[in-house]
Formats: sequence, C-alpha cells, structure tokens
Amino acid sequence: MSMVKQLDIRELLAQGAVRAREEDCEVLVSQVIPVKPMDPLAFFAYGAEPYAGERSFWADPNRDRILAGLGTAYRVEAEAEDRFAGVEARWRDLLRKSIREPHTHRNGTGPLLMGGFSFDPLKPKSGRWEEYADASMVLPRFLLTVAGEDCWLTVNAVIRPAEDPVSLADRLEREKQDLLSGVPATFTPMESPSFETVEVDPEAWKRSVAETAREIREGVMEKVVLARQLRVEASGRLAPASILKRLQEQQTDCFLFAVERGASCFLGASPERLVRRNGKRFLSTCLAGSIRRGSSPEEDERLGQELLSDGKNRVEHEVVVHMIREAFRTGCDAVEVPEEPVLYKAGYIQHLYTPVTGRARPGTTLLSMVKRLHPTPALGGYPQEKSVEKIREKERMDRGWYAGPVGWVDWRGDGEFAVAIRSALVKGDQAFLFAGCGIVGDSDPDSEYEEARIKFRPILSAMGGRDR
Ligand SMILES: C=C(O[C@@H]1C=C(C(=O)O)C=C[C@H]1O)C(=O)O
Ligand SMILES: [Mg+2]
Repeated sequence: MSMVKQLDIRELLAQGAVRAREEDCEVLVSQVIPVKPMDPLAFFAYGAEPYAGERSFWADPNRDRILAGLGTAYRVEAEAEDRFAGVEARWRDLLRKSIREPHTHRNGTGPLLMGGFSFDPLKPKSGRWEEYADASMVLPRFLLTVAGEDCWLTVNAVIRPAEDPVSLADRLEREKQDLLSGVPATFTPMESPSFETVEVDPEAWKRSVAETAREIREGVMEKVVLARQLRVEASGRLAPASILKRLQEQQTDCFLFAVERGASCFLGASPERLVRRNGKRFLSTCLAGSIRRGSSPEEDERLGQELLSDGKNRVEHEVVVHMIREAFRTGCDAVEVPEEPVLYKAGYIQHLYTPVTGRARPGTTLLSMVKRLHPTPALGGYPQEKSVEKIREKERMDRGWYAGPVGWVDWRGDGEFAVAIRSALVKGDQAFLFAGCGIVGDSDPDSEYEEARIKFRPILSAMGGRDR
C-alpha cells in the first residue's frame, strides 16, 4: 500500500498506471474528498440515467451512515458455493495493489464493496433473477457517504496495464463535476402509479404450512421459514428512488437498501441485521416472533406483552438465538447474549429481539461471519441444511436475493450486512414482493398467512399502495 499525501486524482492515476505497467496487474486508485452536504437520495436519483443499472444504496437504522454508490469501478461476482470466501479473496487481492488518498479516513469512506448474496445458490435460478449473481458486490465509481452533517465523495478506479491515465482522469473529473453541480439539494419523489396485486395460490401456501408444522411435530426438524410472493402490476414505471424515499420516511427503525442490476432494482427496508463488524467487535441480532401493532398505545402494549409470553413465538425466537450464539462462539470470544428477548417495534409489526455481541478471534472476518450465519433460522430454519432443503422442495418460487445478506464491506474489513427481507424486486412497471414466516410445530396456517400479509405492508405502502 503506497503512502501518498495531498495528491489529486490525476497524479494518483498516473502513479497507478506506472505501477500497473511495472507489475502487470490491476491497480485500485481511490480518493476521498469532503463535499458540501448532499441528500443521498437526490444523488441516487440523479444517477438513474447516467448510471442506469449500476446504483447502490444503504442506510443503517439510526441513519448514522448512509451510502449511495453510482457506477462500477470493479465488480466481484461468484456463483459457486464458496462465494463468501471467493468475494473476500478477490477483494483482498485488489486492495493489496492499491493507492489510496488520504491514507486513513473515516469509516464508510474510501474503497468499499456494496452488494449482496442470493438466499440459496443451489436453487435453480429463475429468469426473474438472472441479473443477480449468487454473490455480486460492486466497488462504486462514485460513493457518497453521509454521516450526520458530514459528507464525502470517494472516487474509485481500477487501472489496467494498457490504460491511459490521462483520458481516464479527464473522464472521472468531468463526471465528478457533473455530480457536484448537478445533484439537486433535495429529492422529490415521483407520484406513484396505481397498481394491482396478484397473489399466487394462497391456499397452496397454507397447505404447505400445515404440512410443514406436522413434519416438525413428527421431529423431522425444528423450524422452517416458508415464504410466499406477491406480484405488483402497476400502471406505469415504478421508480426505485421514490420507493426508497417513502421507505425512509415511513420505516424509521429499519435498514434501507437498494441494489440495481441491469433493468432491475432489488430494494427494501429491513429491520433485521445479519452481522456488523466494527474493528474487533461483532454484533448480530436475533429477530423472530411477530405480532401486529396496536391501534392505540394500550392495545400496542397489550399485544407486545402477549408476544413476549407466547409459547409458539418464544420457540420461533429461541431457535434463532441458539444458532446465532453457537455461530458466534466458533468465530468470536467474549460472546454475550441477554437471557430474555425484548420487543422491537417497526411500523406495522412488532418482533422479539435479542442482540448477540462478540470479539473477533484472529482471522475472523466479516464475510466469514456472514458465511457462518447465513441463513439463520430467522429466514431458513433449524437445522440449517435440512430446512434449506425443505425450502428448496416446498417453495414454488425462486427467492433470489430475498432473505439473503445485503450490505457493504470496506478496505479495513469493517462493514455490515442486513437480511434482505421486507423487500421487492422492481422491474419497470412490475414488482415481486416476498414475505416469510417461521413455521414451528404449533403454527396455524391462517395466522401465518395473516402474519405474512402484515410483512408485505411496508413495501406496498412505500409503492403508494392503499393501506391493506
Ligand atoms: C422472513 C421474514 O421475517 C422473519 C420472520 C419472522 C417471524 O416469522 O416471526 C420475524 C422476523 C423475520 O426474521 C420476512 O419478513 O419475510
Ligand atoms: Mg413468525
């Protein structure tokens, strides 16, 4: 890693080009500059045409850090089963030959990959998800990082041995100036088109819930999460930035994410963290067990208490805590888990919530923890392999990236992945929505159906749908 001070992108690219030629390799060049306050959604929306199909968005639940990526400086994809280690190895390899300016900078700035992973690489891929590889992470050409009042723009390029650094620098300068002067101060969402929802055979889904609950009572496994889908047919184009804007306003305690590939955009507002790494500290959250929100504070409180003391929901939750605790123990020391869950309240639904923390052992990386954890029994089931096989066999659809890990990892190895639930795959005037429920021995098909209906509400409402 070269130590360079106060150089502009031209000089950095010139250095990169020399090194690329000398060592006959690709060299990552990355520069972080402080910029005036910018609205990350305005930035994302502005990129709709110049960076069509190459946009990424991320916000954590506190909105402490918001990332918006445009364009692609480098893409890491993998289809195989060792996709987590594969991405990690290629990322580390690229970072080894890099020139960064400034050399040290704030978390969430500088070179970082944004993207995610499919739920199950062994499920045959349907056409709908063809633009989403089983692992696909992008180093954005331009990354806007917003942390409170502070804003930075990272410009990334990967220069190849034969590449001319001067014309690349000219292009990057031009694009950068265009973004800095062209992105409006705020983003105004487009009016949502009207739409119809189409459901695929609800009775068949309920039957598979009943059948699965019976198998669980017979001891075949402990828990399986079964998902169903809803198709949205709109009267006009569904605009990802406008949907994100409404999710941002309406789903205040959730992660926001968007991953655009080609003509599709996969986006959502997930309440569920898979894992976060900050230095040596790892954090995961167990989120499973659900009940609706009340229409008055009293009713809401009563429902919350009912959830906390409900046997079926406690079983659903405990299976998740057990698995995440064990996964943490294989990669971390000082693993801490509270004895009892608390309530996590989102817009339309409340869940049982237990945080799990630990300290990294040497060699435990963020993606190695993603690999250990995914899928947790909050999305898959328990035991892991058996439940994923059941899902493969019983769900008559391809989950694609639904319920997969989505997030970012930076040059230090810090980052965060959420579980891509409460999400939709948006394609022009169509969207595909997914929602799943943790099935245990006591599950009742009608109540699970109702629970999934509530889980569709945030994303439907952000699309401008009538409140269902
Ligand atoms: C699978 C989903 O949600 C998961 C299932 C839950 C449950 O069954 O109680 C609760 C939270 C999530 O872990 C989804 O929203 O699609
Ligand atoms: Mg449930």
